[in-house]
Amino acid sequence: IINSLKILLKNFSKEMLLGFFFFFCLQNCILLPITMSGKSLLLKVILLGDGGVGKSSLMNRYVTNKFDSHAFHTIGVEFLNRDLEVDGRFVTLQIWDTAGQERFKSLRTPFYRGADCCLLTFSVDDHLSFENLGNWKKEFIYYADVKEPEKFPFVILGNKIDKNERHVTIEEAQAWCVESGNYPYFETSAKDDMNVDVAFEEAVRQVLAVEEQ
Ligand SMILES: Nc1nc2c(ncn2[C@@H]2O[C@H](COP(=O)(O)OP(=O)(O)OP(=O)(O)O)[C@@H](O)[C@H]2O)c(=O)[nH]1
Ligand SMILES: [Mg+2]
Repeated sequence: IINSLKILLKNFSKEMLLGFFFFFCLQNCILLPITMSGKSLLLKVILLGDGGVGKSSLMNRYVTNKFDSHAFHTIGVEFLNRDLEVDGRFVTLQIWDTAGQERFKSLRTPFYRGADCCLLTFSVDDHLSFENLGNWKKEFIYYADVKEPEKFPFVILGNKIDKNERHVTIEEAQAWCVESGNYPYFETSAKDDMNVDVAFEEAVRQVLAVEEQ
């Protein structure tokens, strides 16, 4: 074997060795980084908020573009995936929709761990759901075991803006977001498909920004 290898090496011309060297550089320094950057990133985002604020409706609007005006309360958790491109990055967004009703607390909290972003949701026609945002944030930080809560990306959604009756003003909601950590705030309607895409895209941007830091 050694003799055959010696013969083979003797027969290799300089040009062939140079060719191999260039092929190696092309493969590892140029092609590999390009294919790696095109690889899709899996991000887990979680929707939290009181029962009935429209978390499942937002997820279904975003992933399936459908709205059900007689949606049932969620029991435990459900998730759906959607692929998207944000600022040139390919991302698979794994959206975890949780049950907001208190009686399902023990079924939803085990799924908080590993979330990259948390979407705290309330309904603009329900002031109590807005007042509860702080409790949802605390519950998430505790059960997800977030090490640096001040750096964690939260996005706040005020849903059901299509409704005529409003009990939370935009100023009130924005003030809470600024005070609580300068969180991005979006007013959405799962029913009329308003601001749903931009809200989820912002969640991705927030995660990518933290990742870059
Ligand atoms: N008008 C209006 N109704 C909405 C909107 N989003 C959801 N709803 C309705 O509000 C009700 C509750 O919506 P869900 O999406 O089930 O609420 P949820 O937050 O998932 O509730 P839980 O699963 O119990 O935590 C349903 O009857 C929906 O049709 C919206 O943007 N506008
Ligand atoms: Mg639900």
